[in-house]
Amino acid sequence: MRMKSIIETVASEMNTVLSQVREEEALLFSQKLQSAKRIFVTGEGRSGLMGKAFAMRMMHGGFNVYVIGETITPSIEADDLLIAISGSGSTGAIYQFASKAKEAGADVLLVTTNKESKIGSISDGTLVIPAATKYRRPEEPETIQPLGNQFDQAVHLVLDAIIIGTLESSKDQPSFAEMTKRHANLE
Ligand SMILES: O=C([C@H](O)CO)[C@H](O)[C@H](O)COP(=O)(O)O
Repeated sequence: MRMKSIIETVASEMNTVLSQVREEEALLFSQKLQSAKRIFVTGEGRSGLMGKAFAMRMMHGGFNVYVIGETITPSIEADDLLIAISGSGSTGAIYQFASKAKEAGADVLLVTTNKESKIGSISDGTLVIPAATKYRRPEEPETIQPLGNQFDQAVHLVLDAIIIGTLESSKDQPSFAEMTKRHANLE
């Protein structure tokens, strides 16, 4: 089995995708995180899993953050921020959530490969991850990986990097010990 070469190709694909993420979009994303009253995160399937990982680390960082679909998630309001993660930018449920969030007066930021997508067209900003999705549009990069792996992996790494940058620039930057203390102790 050629496992080593697969691992190296996945790492190389990530390097290519990550190097094309625009710094100004990442900075805007970070500013929006800092100015939002509360942060809500949504995404279907693996995009949603990346969203949950992001929300957890934001909670450790001291942010007021919720995941859409959880029973304790409250209603969204003006001054709140919805982070929608959708590789295609066209998933129906995420479009509905983004529309309703806009109606409630919240800001919507889309993490996607496609700025011109349906969800992109109603969002207040986009963070473009120029990766392959399950739709294999002609403009998407080559990949050896199935469906939207390349997008999901890149989202995870880019959002983790944005959290680090956001916490570093915060005047109340939490220590490693403070972040660890917030981690669930019933596990
Ligand atoms: O779970 C997914 C699929 O496995 C592709 O990797 C997607 O994240 C899910 O289908 C949602 O699609 P997008 O909204 O286009 O991210």
